[in-house]
Amino acid sequence: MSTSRTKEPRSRSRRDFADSSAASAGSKASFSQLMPYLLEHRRVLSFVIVLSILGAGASLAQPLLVGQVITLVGKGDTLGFLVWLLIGLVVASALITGFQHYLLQRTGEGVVLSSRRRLVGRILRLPIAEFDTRRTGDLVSRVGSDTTLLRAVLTQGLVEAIGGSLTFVGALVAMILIDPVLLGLTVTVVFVAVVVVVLLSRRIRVASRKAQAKVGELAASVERAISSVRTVRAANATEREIKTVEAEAEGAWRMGIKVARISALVVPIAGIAMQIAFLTVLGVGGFRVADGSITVAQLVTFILFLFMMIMPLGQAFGAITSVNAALGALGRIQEIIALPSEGEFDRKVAPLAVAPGGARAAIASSPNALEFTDVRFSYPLVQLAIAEDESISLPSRRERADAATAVIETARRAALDALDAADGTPGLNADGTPRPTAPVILHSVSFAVPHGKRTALVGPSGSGKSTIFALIERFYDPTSGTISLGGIDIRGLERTDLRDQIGYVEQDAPVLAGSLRDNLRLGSPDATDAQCIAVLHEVNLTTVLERTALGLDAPVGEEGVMLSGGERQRLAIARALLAAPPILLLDESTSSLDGVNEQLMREAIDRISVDRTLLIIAHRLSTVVDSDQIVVLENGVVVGVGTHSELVVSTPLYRDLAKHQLLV
Ligand SMILES: Nc1ncnc2c1ncn2[C@@H]1O[C@H](COP(=O)(O)OP(=O)(O)OP(=O)(O)O)[C@@H](O)[C@H]1O
Repeated sequence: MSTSRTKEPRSRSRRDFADSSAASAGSKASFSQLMPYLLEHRRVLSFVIVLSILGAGASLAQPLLVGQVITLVGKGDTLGFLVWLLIGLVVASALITGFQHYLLQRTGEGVVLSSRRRLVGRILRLPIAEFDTRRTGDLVSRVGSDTTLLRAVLTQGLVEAIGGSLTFVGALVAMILIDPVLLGLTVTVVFVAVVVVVLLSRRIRVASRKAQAKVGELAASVERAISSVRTVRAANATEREIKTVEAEAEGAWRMGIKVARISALVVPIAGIAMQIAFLTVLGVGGFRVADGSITVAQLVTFILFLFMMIMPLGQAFGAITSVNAALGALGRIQEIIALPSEGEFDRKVAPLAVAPGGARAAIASSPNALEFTDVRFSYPLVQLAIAEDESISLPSRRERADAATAVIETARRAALDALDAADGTPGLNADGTPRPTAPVILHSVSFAVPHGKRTALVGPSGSGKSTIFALIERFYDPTSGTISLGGIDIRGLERTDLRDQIGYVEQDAPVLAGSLRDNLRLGSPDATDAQCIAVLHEVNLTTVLERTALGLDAPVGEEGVMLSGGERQRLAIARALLAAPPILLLDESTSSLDGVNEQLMREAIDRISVDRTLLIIAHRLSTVVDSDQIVVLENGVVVGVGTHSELVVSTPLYRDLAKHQLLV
């Protein structure tokens, strides 16, 4: 599928996206977007709030009791009961705090779990076009690291703030009753500090979001370097890759330092405010005791309440940092969750009536398993449209989903314009400027794949063969024209129903990390060991099975590195066969196979094409010379359809390919 020509637009689009992802670091999340996560735990959270109220009550009673103790000591009365009550209150508030802390941590973990579930559920259902433009590492980092930050909202944020504000208000009321003058002075100092911290908090939120975006970019670089480690090593590019990753790590470090710098201001501001307030109370309070306005016991009680008022304030200042970081991370999570899934996309953009009876019935009753009619296609310019469309950062979930759908539709229209442009009528915006255009990959492609026969697709690299498979699988929809399965437009079939009828063996690395059994059962989780072994035999893989004592449990390595190219391809075919699909799409590996492997592969293909519709992309004509039908593609145009002997006569391109491969 990939060639030097094919790779260029892909890598360019990835870079474009990296830029646009940095821009998307500016998207905001608000508390209202956090609510669904919190509401899931409303019962525990309500209980924690009750505990906070009890804790606040226990704390507030303590200074009052201390005041009483001082007064009684002054009078020379006995203290027994009061002291025990005081000790009881101290112990009770410690226990309440501990229990509350545990519950909050637990709930925090619950929030992380549900955000991960939502995010993974959404990522794996996104239209394939999204994966063309997003970086894997960045998505992984959203699932792994951004979600973790949400925990802080609960553990250091909201609920403590509720308990804290109760203590704050309680202390404030008690202080008004003791001495309003002293309180006035104290509140003025504290108010100035609060204003400064609130102003700083906005900057913390923006910086945190950017820091998380940098972590995402770093993860993407690491993922790139690790997933292509062999290529990198072979190209002697290890040191350069390390430097690239280090540069990304430094970027993340720099943003982290920026967050640290801003949040570092918060702590001393809170500390200074507390000290000034304390000194003011001591100084002015001393005078007020001297002139008889208040007693010593009242001054001590007032000072204790002052601590009680300032402590939650200090906590709140600290919480601002973590809550803002969490809201920054939530922005990145919501950005993905707001994207339409394949299903939502179908309902909005391609709402064809679902065919009754489903796909299997249709194939069985039709002479043609698949049919392309005047199919034109350009890859969607999603990344371009996203980068240009500012509405993508709209706040509410629904608006964002609509915006994302609109973006995809815009991209589709741009692709149509591109096709028009290819036909000589360029698409223009309302103001007369040309719309962005996408390269045209398929031009009016029409051909039929007869039921139960073997059809081959051949053509030079980049002519659009793999794209045809991607359209059959509905990874993308045609820009215009129709693809029908058993006579039904495939957009009228549920995607899962459509894909159940089709086995798809991709060109490269179609093996997943895990065991032979894991790989075989991917599409047929209920297959028995006997069925797995039978299908391995069918594709000439019995030797791999017998190589170790582990049998089906034998590991295949990351992306199947423990297998040869030919073995990987045959294992992928075995996996597809196990699901017994009526149609099999096989994108033959471009890697050259040795004589033995090629023979094994040819035998496997012969065996699996019995009683099945097989559409095969062939890079080696020797694989397909005996096909029932061969479709020849050149630059996205069908230039010939027929058997090998017909095409050698009728189609110059095919004749050249055949000559080149010494077949004529
Ligand atoms: N996801 C994508 N986004 C944008 N362009 C793409 C994408 N995939 C493929 N292309 C482009 O579509 C064209 C056709 O690619 P395709 O992979 O279908 O060719 P192919 O005939 O299968 O090539 P090969 O024989 O090398 O596998 C190429 O020019 C390629 O650059």
